[in-house]
Amino acid sequence: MLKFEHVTKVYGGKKALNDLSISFQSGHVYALVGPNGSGKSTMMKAAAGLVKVNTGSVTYQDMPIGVESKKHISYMSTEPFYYDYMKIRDVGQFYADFFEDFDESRFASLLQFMQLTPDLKVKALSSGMAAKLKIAATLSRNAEVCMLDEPLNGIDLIGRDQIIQSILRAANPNATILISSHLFDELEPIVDHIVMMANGSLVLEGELEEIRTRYGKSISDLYREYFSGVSQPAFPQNPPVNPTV
Ligand SMILES: Nc1ncnc2c1ncn2[C@@H]1O[C@H](COP(=O)(O)OP(=O)(O)OP(=O)(O)O)[C@@H](O)[C@H]1O
Repeated sequence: MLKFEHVTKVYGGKKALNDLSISFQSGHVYALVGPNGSGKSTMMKAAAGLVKVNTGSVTYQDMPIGVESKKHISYMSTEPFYYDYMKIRDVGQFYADFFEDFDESRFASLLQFMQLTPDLKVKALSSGMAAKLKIAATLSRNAEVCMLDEPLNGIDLIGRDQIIQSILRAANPNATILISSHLFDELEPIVDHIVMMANGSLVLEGELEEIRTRYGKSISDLYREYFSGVSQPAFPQNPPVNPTV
């Protein structure tokens, strides 16, 4: 279980995470949604050990995030992180050298599925192709927790379908998968839990079907109502936040 307990992260006086408590269980796919700057990336970076929190704790299987947890947690950031001189096959080798759980045959098959050839140079890739490469590499780790930050960003419609299919193909049924996205409708077929954030805190989280039934609305409608400020959604009066999903 990946667990955040009363986690606060402050950047220059601004709270990116504000007393955040939540647990992520294995075998579930979580959609992280919320407006720009609501703390989704900071939460994932804290779990990946890339951001040190100010107060509270982040643990994986009761271990603090550190060298051991990094063996089990894969994270794809929004930033590009390959060297221009590399070819796609070098990216696979780079991952294989770094991560014991990297599955080279899965990488080859995801590349083929995404129509990326191993001898293409990273610097020659379009931004959408580079994004697919990042996703293929991240999904090729047999990690227990897989976190994808904005995997659908900047990808054309067919590419987004390929990515959704790749997540379905590659995902270990016992893994914990966290996916942040502003394109919730496209993620909806593969996620079973929703985590909605604002200002570094949870505003709504739980099982997708249960939330839809509870409010009688789609997640997109709840999101619009909450963040547009036009109408008052039901959930602020009836806070559903439950620290153990
Ligand atoms: N390295 C940093 N230095 C200073 N402030 C930061 C840094 N990283 C994030 N922040 C701030 O922390 C807050 C949360 O940012 P974060 O990137 O976690 O949000 P997000 O929900 O992922 O946003 P988006 O949907 O735009 O990706 C924002 O106010 C952001 O400006």
